[in-house]
Amino acid sequence: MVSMPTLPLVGATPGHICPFDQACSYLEAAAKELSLDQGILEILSHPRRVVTVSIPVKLDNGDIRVLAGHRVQHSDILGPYKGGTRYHPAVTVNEVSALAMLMTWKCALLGIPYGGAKGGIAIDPQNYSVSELERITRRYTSELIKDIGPALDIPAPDVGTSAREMAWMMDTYSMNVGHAVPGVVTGKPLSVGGSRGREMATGRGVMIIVREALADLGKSLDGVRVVIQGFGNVGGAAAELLYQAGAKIIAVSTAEGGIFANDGLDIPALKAYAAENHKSIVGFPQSEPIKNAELLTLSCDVLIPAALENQITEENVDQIQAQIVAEAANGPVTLEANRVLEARGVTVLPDILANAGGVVVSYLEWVQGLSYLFWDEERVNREMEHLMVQAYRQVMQQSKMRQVPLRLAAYTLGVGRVAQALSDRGLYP
Ligand SMILES: NC(=O)C1=CN([C@@H]2O[C@H](COP(=O)(O)OP(=O)(O)OC[C@H]3O[C@@H](n4cnc5c(N)ncnc54)[C@H](O)[C@@H]3O)[C@@H](O)[C@H]2O)C=CC1
Ligand SMILES: O=C(O)CCC(=O)C(=O)O
Repeated sequence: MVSMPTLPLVGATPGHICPFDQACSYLEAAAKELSLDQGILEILSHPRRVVTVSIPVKLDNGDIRVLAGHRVQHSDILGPYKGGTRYHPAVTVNEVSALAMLMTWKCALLGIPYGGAKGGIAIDPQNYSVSELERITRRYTSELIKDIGPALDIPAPDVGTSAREMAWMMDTYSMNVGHAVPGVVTGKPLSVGGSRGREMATGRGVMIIVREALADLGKSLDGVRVVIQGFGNVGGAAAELLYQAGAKIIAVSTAEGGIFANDGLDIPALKAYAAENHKSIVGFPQSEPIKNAELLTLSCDVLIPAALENQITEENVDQIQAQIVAEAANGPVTLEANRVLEARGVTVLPDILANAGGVVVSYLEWVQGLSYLFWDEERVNREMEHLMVQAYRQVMQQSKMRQVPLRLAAYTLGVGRVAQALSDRGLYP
């Protein structure tokens, strides 16, 4: 057992599932499997830096509110810190620390030269106007000016943020340093150096990993019954690409509620409906409403949680009927629920593999920006697919070789590579 970090990991409510403890448990399991040196495990269990800043913001009505913004930098052993920026009311330092650690293993697993980080502000963006969100984002970026940069720490979108926020971050950083620095963030609009294919990348990666897993079971995407929780950047793109590949998307949900259609939803029509209705899918014709809790337990081939952490827990795991659970979100299955699913022989495609398409195309965006040479979408998708399929095969091979489930296999690869680099660099005292 390693010592718990002494950094102020506030926000873990007693009795609740603690994201950072869960992340450390997976790390410890990988360390045990790899017979990792205790000192290396100790180092990897602690985020390198935890930054919390105050963000004073003047609201449109003239009131002043002070928000807390975080950026946790877990590791830069393999390269600059990398990870998304989350705007959601449940953001805490604890959650962001867990997500930062996941980024370290994800980048190492995919073989991209980055460390891991994550940032966030505990707000519901829907409660703020666009100009308030712009002021919040710009002040958050200014407060982090010495902590981020194209060779230091490169934010990207996550829950509640998108290309719009990345453009504001890029502009604020550039104004502060006196020249344009597109490489400070990824997931930017194309107009300021974004990459073709980034918007759909995480969902595309999910589709690729599900396709490969089905192929290993002797099946194809054609006609496969899929349930998706979350219809945002990731869930929406995964739904569209799986639909195009012939899958039947029988249910999807947002925080507001879900919809179900036994013969499959018309996803292009649903996307158009959501675009017209402020992202709401409720009331979509030719579908019936379904509660979020019920959606997760529907009979299906593939369940794709693409919203938030801790959705499949000890409480509902026995009712999960899917043969494959593809973790499009980060940490949607709790530690205990994961044990139950694995023991039942359900294929759990772990987050650090299944949702890595986003950070892979972020890396390709950064590479394009640094080389001042931009690729067409076909090339971006091809390069991403190559890295995703390669990582999938390595995980399968590791799983067979070590006789361990896919998550532990993925972790041993990611953690093992970081530990090796740590030891080779001599950072280990
Ligand atoms: N955006 C990206 O490129 C990446 C995102 N991820 C992960 O994917 C997950 C989703 O992220 P995004 O799609 O970017 O966020 P988003 O903000 O675009 O969408 C989130 C979706 O989840 C829904 N949702 C929230 N709570 C829900 C609930 N209780 N039940 C059902 N739906 C609910 C929201 O209504 C929304 O449709 C997060 O775990 C994120 O960390 C992972 C890799 C990359
Ligand atoms: O694109 C990126 O840099 C990070 C995406 C992210 O936050 C994630 O993979 O969880």
